[in-house]
Amino acid sequence: MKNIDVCLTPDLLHQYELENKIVVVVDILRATSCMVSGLANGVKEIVPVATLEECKALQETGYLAAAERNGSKAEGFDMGNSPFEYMDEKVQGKKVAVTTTNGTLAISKSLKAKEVLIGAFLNLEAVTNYLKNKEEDIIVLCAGWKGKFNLEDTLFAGALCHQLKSDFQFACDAPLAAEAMYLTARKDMIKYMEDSSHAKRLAKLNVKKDISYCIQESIYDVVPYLSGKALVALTT
Ligand SMILES: O=C(O)[C@H](CS(=O)(=O)O)OP(=O)(O)O
Ligand SMILES: [Mg+2]
Repeated sequence: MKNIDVCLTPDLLHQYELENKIVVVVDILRATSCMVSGLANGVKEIVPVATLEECKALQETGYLAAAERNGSKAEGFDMGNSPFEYMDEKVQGKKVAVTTTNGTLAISKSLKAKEVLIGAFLNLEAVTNYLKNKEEDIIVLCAGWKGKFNLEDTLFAGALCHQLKSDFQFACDAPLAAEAMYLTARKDMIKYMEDSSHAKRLAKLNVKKDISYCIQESIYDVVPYLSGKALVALTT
């Protein structure tokens, strides 16, 4: 039977073989929620880059540039890292270059995979449907926070493992633990996440509404996937 595994932070990714696998990158707060929202709301393509310099270089060639460090918009860029910015009229039909503290770094470490997909609660069902009949093994890569474990990405990993458990076997205890966390948390996701370090960081930045938005399940049917250097939308 095919396997599904969870890598709890990009710093552990060296333990995983990516070749011939599908990697689902997740950064619930907030990079992958932004990517799903943007592509579902008319953004043409999104180019994720690891550094501010790469993002600036793309801005100079005409991309709208979204850049975030430590939760805030970096100086000199067009957008930060709030999903609401990705739904603004000004980004419709545009190409966006993006760099964030954790999410785009995780994507840049996944490039050896056969396919790289973007997951978020917002497109949970669409990602599930896309993966269900795949023959390849899956790795859910949690972007985490600065190399460390975080709650929100692990909860999504657990949700996806739960959805796929009749088609994929759990490769080790990480999917099992993530699923158990999700099954407890889903009764009241906001409350469960209240104590998370990221919820506290975002509350300080006055963007609490981003959390309530990002934990909504399956409101979009797009699956962003990496085609060359750009994320584009696959509609299920
Ligand atoms: O903008 C975000 O929500 C985070 C900021 S931080 O790393 O938690 O300070 O970035 P992301 O890359 O989306 O995790
Ligand atoms: Mg994050």
